[in-house]
Amino acid sequence: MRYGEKLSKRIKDTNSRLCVGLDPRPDLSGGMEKIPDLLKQVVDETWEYAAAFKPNMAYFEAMGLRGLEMLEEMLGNMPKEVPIILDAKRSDIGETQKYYAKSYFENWNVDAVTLNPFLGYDTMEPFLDWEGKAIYVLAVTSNPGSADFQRQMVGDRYVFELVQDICRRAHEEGRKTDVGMVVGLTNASDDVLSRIDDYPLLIPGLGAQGGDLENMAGKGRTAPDTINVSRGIMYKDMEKSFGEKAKFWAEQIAASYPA
Ligand SMILES: O=C(O)c1cc(=O)[nH]c(=O)n1[C@@H]1O[C@H](COP(=O)(O)O)[C@@H](O)[C@H]1O
Repeated sequence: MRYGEKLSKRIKDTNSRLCVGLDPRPDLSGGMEKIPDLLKQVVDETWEYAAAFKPNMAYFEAMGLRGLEMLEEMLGNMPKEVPIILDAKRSDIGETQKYYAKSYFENWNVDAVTLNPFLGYDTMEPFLDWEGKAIYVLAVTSNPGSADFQRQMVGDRYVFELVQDICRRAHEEGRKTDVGMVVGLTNASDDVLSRIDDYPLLIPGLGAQGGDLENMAGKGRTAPDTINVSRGIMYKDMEKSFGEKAKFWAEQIAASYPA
C-alpha cells in the first residue's frame, strides 16, 4: 500500500484530518523524566482522533541521548494504523541524505519525513524509492520569513512552484515514495493554494500560530491533506484532557475542510 492510500484510509476511518504534533517541552512538563509518560498519555488519549502523528526531532534532540531513546521507545509503541510523520526537515548532499533515509525509513520505520528541498532534486532522490513511505518538502512554511525566499518570484513563477516541480518529477518518474508538500495554514492564501496541485499537504499553523481554517474551505482538493496542531493539544487549556482537545480540533477542521 502506498503512503497516500494508508493516510487516505485513516482520514476516512476517523473522519479526521488532524495531525497530532508531538513536541515535548520538559520545562513546561515538570522535567525530562516526566516526558515518556506524558507522550504515552497524549498518544493514548488522542489517537482515535488522529489522522497522523508528527513528532518533531528538535524537541527530542534537545533532551540529548535520552531524548532519542524516548523517541525510539515511543515509535515502538505507536498504534500501527496511524501514519507517523517524523518532522526532521533535513537537507544535505545526496550521499549524506542516503543515511538520513536509512535512519528514518529503515531504523525507525516511520511512514513519512519532512525535508528541506533547498539543495535540489538529487538530494531528495535517496528518499524516493521506499515502498509505502513519503516525504513532505517545505514549500510555503508557516513563518513570516516564508516571504524571504519561498514566495519570491523567479521569472514568472514563485519559488514554491519550483519546489512543487520535485513532486511532479517524482510522480512522472513513477517513484515508490509519495511526495507531498508543507504549506503553512498561516500563509495558505488563495494566491498560494491556486498554484498548489493535488499532492498530499502537511499543513501546520493551526492553534498557537493562529492559522485560519477557512483558508482550506471549498478548495476541491482530493489529496489526503492533514492539518497539524502541536501546542494547541499538548500545552494549551490544561484543564481539558488531551483527548478533548484533539476532538475539538478534529471537529473544527472538519467544519471547514471535511474528511
Ligand atoms: O514541518 C512542519 O511541521 C512545520 C512547518 C512549518 O512551516 N511550520 C511549522 O510550525 N512546522 C512545525 O509544526 C509544528 C507546529 O507546532 P504548533 O505551532 O505548536 O502547533 C512544530 O513542530 C513546527 O516545527
